[in-house]
Amino acid sequence: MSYSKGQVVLMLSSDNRHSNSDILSILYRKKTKILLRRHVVLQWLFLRGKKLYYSLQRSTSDPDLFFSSSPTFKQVSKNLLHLHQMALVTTAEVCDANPQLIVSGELRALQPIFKIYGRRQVFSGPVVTLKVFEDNVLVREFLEEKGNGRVLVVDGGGSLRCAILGGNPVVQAQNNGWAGIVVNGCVRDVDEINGCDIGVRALASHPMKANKKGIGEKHVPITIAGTRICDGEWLYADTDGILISKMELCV
Ligand SMILES: O=C([O-])CC(=O)C(=O)O
Ligand SMILES: [Mg+2]
Repeated sequence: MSYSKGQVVLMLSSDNRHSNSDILSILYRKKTKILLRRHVVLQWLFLRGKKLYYSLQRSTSDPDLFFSSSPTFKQVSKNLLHLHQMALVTTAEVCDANPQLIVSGELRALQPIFKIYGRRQVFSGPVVTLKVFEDNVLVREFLEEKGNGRVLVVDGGGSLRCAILGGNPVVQAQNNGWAGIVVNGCVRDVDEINGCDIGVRALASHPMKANKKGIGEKHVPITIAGTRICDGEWLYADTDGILISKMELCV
């Protein structure tokens, strides 16, 4: 079998909404047999017949090093292939395909009050909830943990008086494998956040920092943007908006 670089480029560029890292995060979230560490990047991803193959490589800024080592190709399991296809469904398509879940309240859309930050415009994952007010100690604490593809949803009480999320914890979240962070409050260090391979939504940016008292509640039900959200529910975000689902969606 011969593989050319063009095949990969073709496949990835056929869907502009999804970067390598989006797909990586799906693989990452379902981790299992694929061990992804920091500095490991998805080098190849391509379909051959109905089978999806991938290879990983250590990231390096040295192009000679990057191309010199020969990659090992592995087949993505059927399970992951299914997930990969699922990730290509938009939030609008999810809504159209699930009217019964909308009626029952199992599928809810957040009111469109968030601005988009971070390099990943499309992200999803199981939700971790946090309630704080103008204090960011617990936000940082969460993002120091391994993310495993989760999404941190912070109810910051809608405060527009300081930033409860800054660049440092976002870099850490990216490196720890969080899929995204949604903040009912403000962020700062916007340029730094926009350079990070992670999805971030927030009401606005604010130059002032938050308190450091460590006050807040983890894993409690929160209500933001007119939507009640419980720990362990699923969040799906893209450029159309943000959905919360009681269960992981299978469209
Ligand atoms: O220091 C803070 O409170 C927020 C911040 O800018 C950062 O974490 O980068
Ligand atoms: Mg900062």
